[in-house]
Amino acid sequence: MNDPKIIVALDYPNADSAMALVAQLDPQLCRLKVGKQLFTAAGPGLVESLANKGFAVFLDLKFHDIPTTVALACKAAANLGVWMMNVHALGGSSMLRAAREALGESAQRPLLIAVTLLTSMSETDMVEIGLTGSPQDAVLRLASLTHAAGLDGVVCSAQEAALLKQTLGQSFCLVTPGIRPAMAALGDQQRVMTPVAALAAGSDYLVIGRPITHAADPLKALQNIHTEISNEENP
Ligand SMILES: O=c1ccn([C@@H]2O[C@H](COP(=O)(O)O)[C@@H](O)[C@H]2O)c(=O)[nH]1
Repeated sequence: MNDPKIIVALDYPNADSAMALVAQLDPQLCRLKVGKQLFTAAGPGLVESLANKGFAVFLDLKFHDIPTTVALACKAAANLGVWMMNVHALGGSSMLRAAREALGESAQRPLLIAVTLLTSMSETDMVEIGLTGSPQDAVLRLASLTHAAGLDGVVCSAQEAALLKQTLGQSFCLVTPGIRPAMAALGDQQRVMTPVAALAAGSDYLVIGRPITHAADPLKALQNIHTEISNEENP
């Protein structure tokens, strides 16, 4: 498997528990995501060591600050050897452009994507923070801003994937959390899809955390999702 589509969210409280899972994984099988919990607990050294083991690492810190601060944070993240990193599209065009410019034009630069509307949010949550319209409207608006600023793609729900591919083109990368195999607990996710449906809708990469990391046998859970996807691709 040369281009693994599954990004396992390493949402663990410390390096030891994350590494216990990583020891069972192979860079050909999945990519890895390091988010706020693990990064805050274990630091940049862990990110570098995952990259040194050959894993494509998505550093999910969702930078959202003034343009200068975000640009400098992106440069620091790029120095860790990550494959992908993100900012929050709600930071606006100036911040998005500053982040993109900070990474330069080298072919080795990390991919830079922007979070649109968190997959844990529904239309009711949007009203609370003064966002009008449907989740699809908000995601399309923020993804269009991100596209115009020259970033590589967005984090969105798979429920918006078809619309975004149709509007912004096939090469605009869609990374979708809120992935739930049939019968899996939703937890705090609201805009969800199964792995097979998400790929069919146009997701490029599936971010999957608890359905794998909270499973009794995480490796088996990951393999089962792979099997489900392969059966769909090669019936
Ligand atoms: O809109 C977003 C942006 C990021 N996430 C992150 O993805 C994983 C999902 O984990 P699950 O356990 O599969 O729900 C998690 O690390 C989030 O921080 C997201 O869910 N939605």
